[in-house]
Amino acid sequence: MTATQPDPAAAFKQQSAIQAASLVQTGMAVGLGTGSTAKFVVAELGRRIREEGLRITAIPTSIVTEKQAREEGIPLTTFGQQPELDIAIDGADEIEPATLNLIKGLGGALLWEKIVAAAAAQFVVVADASKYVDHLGLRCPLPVEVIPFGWENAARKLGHLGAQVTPRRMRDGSFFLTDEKNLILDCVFPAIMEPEKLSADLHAIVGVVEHGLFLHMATQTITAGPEGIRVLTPQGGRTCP
Ligand SMILES: O=C(CO)[C@H](O)[C@H](O)COP(=O)(O)O
Repeated sequence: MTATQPDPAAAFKQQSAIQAASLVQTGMAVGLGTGSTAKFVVAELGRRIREEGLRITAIPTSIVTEKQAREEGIPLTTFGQQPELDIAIDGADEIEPATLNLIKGLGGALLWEKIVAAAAAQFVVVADASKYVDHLGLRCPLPVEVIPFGWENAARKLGHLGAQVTPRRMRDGSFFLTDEKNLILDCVFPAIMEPEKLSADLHAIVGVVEHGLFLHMATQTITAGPEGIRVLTPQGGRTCP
């Protein structure tokens, strides 16, 4: 979404973000997500620090979010000082409501996002209601982060798994680089019916650092749309750290 194109879902993103930010309490260590919805979360936490005296520490999931958090006056910490987080709040590109499995990473921050989500006791996902899908892979490609060396071979192996693979590029044609200076391969799979198997297959490819399937990690999703705010929790609870 460019500055000249207003985001029609912005108000819904903000509603879900504000609701999620209300879960944060003084003393908590908080993971800060990346993307246009997470941006509203960071802004709301900044407001609560300034206006309500909220006291937290936070770990951002990208350099962009780190910059915003500093501008908002949110005290930052590291995993060296704070190995576990009380809560992480982040956006998503797809949400499968039956499982709360997600695709993340269209913003390119999936690696740090997954590390932060895995360290958090609560992983709360915020989004507008357009992010729901019946099955993962229906709405957007699956981003796969690979190291630059030999990326072509990783791409071929992803192709053997059934993906149409496109290396992500900047407008000028150069490769998009993540905060870890890796590449993102956007992989269009037919509907992903066996995400656990696909996750294992992806991790088995040498050169793949991480992928955007966030399986059994969300402890809650908060979405907003024309019908209001919807909060979902996983049936049977969370099964991953
Ligand atoms: O995974 C992400 C970034 O890597 C974002 O959380 C995801 O792309 C959703 O972004 P937005 O809130 O802008 O729709």
